[in-house]
Amino acid sequence: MIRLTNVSWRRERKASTPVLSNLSFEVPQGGFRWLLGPSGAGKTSLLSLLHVESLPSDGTLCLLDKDVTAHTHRSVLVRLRQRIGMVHQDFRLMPDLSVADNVALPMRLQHRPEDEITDEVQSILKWVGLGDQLGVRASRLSGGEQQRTAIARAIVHRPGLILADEPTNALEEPQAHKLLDMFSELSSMGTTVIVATHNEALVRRLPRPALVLERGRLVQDGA
Ligand SMILES: Nc1ncnc2c1ncn2[C@@H]1O[C@H](COP(=O)(O)OP(=O)(O)OP(=O)(O)O)[C@@H](O)[C@H]1O
Repeated sequence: MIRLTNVSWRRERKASTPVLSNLSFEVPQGGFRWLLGPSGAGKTSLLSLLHVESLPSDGTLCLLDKDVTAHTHRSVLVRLRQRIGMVHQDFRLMPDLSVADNVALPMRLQHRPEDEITDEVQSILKWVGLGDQLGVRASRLSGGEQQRTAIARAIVHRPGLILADEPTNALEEPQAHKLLDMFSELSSMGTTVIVATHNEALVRRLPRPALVLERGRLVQDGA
């Protein structure tokens, strides 16, 4: 589950205006939330906080039953981040690694056995339609293929929380719909899923509660 209580976040400690102001909301384990709001509202910043890439400047954040504060030990944050799958807007693949090695990374970080990694990576890449591109270097992929690789990497290790920033903007419509079906299925199996998007057609297709941000403030809390 996710619980934020009066969380604010400043890009720099001395910055006068916070990027995120006084956010309070809760998402139960297995909940699905859209994250909506105009460009610049703070969606990516909120996802970075939930991915513990940055820490709250004020307030309390609880993720997957762990409290995260400015004093939380780095090793705890690293382990927590390993339990979260993130699809970044810019994919963030390792360009010199193959598709399969990119997708294997989260499982390798968890020291899972190599035969299990091979099986899972093959099956997830087949699922996203990249089963015949396992050995291709990520730098040679199209935008849509990079996005599908990033999605496979975010879910291969069955994380408790999946965060996705505009995960369908490089996908064809049938693939976008397939991804939505999968996110919906993962949430019904107990994974918490948060998806930031501007794509209204997508939101209409999967009506779920929305967290709506405007200028760093929550104007709808998804309850
Ligand atoms: N690297 C940066 N340095 C300084 N300010 C930034 C930086 N990145 C974003 N911002 C500012 O932080 C605020 C929140 O940006 P954020 O990217 O979180 O919004 P967003 O809702 O995800 O926008 P979009 O929908 O366009 O991706 C905006 O005012 C933005 O201009």
